[in-house]
Amino acid sequence: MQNPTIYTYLNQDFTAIPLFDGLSVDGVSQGSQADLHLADDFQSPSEAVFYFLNGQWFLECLSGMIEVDGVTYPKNQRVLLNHRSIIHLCDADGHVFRSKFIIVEMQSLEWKTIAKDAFPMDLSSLARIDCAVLSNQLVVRLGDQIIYQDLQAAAADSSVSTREHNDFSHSSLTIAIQDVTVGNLLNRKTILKDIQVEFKPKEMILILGGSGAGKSTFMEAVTGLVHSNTSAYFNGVDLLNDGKKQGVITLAPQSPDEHYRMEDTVYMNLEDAAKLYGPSELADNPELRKEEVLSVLRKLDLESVKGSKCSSLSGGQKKKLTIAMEYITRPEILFMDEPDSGVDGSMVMEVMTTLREITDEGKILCVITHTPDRIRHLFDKVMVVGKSSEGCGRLCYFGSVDNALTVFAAQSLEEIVHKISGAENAALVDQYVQWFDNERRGGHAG
Ligand SMILES: Nc1ncnc2c1ncn2[C@@H]1O[C@H](COP(=O)(O)OP(=O)(O)OP(=O)(O)O)[C@@H](O)[C@H]1O
Repeated sequence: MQNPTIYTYLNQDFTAIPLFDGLSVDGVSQGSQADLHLADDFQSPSEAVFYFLNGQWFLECLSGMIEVDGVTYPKNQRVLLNHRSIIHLCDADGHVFRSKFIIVEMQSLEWKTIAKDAFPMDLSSLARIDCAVLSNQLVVRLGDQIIYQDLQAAAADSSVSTREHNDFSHSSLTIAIQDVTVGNLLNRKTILKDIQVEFKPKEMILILGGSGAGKSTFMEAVTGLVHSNTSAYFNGVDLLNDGKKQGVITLAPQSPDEHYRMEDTVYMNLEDAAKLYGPSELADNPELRKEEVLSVLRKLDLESVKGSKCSSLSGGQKKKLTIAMEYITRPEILFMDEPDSGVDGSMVMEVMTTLREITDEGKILCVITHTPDRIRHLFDKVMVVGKSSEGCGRLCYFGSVDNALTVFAAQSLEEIVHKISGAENAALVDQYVQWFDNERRGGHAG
């Protein structure tokens, strides 16, 4: 076993420093295995180890407790990691010891040292993330310092780069959520239950529901950001477990701060997104990438601000850039969590119309918005989620927008939300859930 050396990126001296304060990675190499452990002078005895088995990554807790995607695992438990698992090391009582640790697209944990100039981008914007594995680079933030290590790519993994050859034009996205449950063994809470839907290309779908009904959780479950009992298939590809799903589905978060580097220009952010997350032809061909960035800037009407720092953009421009950051990676399915929040009226229409145009190119687009009525003509379908008397989000309706108004006897989509929101309406939600379930079994829904 080799001892990896972690170098600081910012101080230029390449001084070896430990990974996190108090946490180090040990013995990484053969057998694609990495041990995480806490230094002796720390109270918490948590230790965990990564394993790469049968093409999948696991994290096993050797002592103490670990929390992965909101679920706490005690000693000797092995957890299957998905591409964006969030890992916390806990102390022996399950209290979170370290903050975020995100693993993205792990390939192999064989270590090698690379020249600092080879590092592709400024990662200082990875705010609130302590450690990320980006493609084959491990990046760690320690206070203001960014440290990184190149991870040797696994021997040609054909599944990773195949997506640009797929033809998705006739496929649909089938989603089956058995449940999304968070918390530890003693205090578990089911947020969503029994949701089955099918989305087709060129469909723009609205997710409707009261505050806390589970709309964002739905998106996070389908994109693998929360641990759940979910299956999501698109064109025969298992989106939650298959390497081929890379880049097929994306989720744009509500907050732009989580999405791009505010102190860099619009152009730089987009170019990095294309290079790091786009198909290989964009990563490998700077000329093509430049053309693509310019074309996306035109499409989103951001050309005039391409040289501006993102922090100087208006609210609407920031939302457009959020869309552009996803769109440039050429996904087939885009999930957008409130792309219109904090944006004024005419700009909302502009943003949403652009999303409609993107949908018409053959994509599946799924949107959460709290002001759906003025743009309801843009949606093909609506999925209504309500909080049932059990206290978890359930599917009340999935189908056309016009039919939804009839089913809920409502004049507007906002009235539907009003009708199914709040504890006082939980019994009504139960009735809609039952009704929709019967419709589905009878083959009338969807
Ligand atoms: N990790 C978690 N631990 C405990 N509860 C959680 C967790 N994540 C979400 N919840 C709860 O699950 C419920 C659904 O949250 P979610 O954010 O999905 O709702 P939403 O419909 O998107 O709400 P809003 O419209 O207000 O954004 C909320 O009651 C929330 O507090």
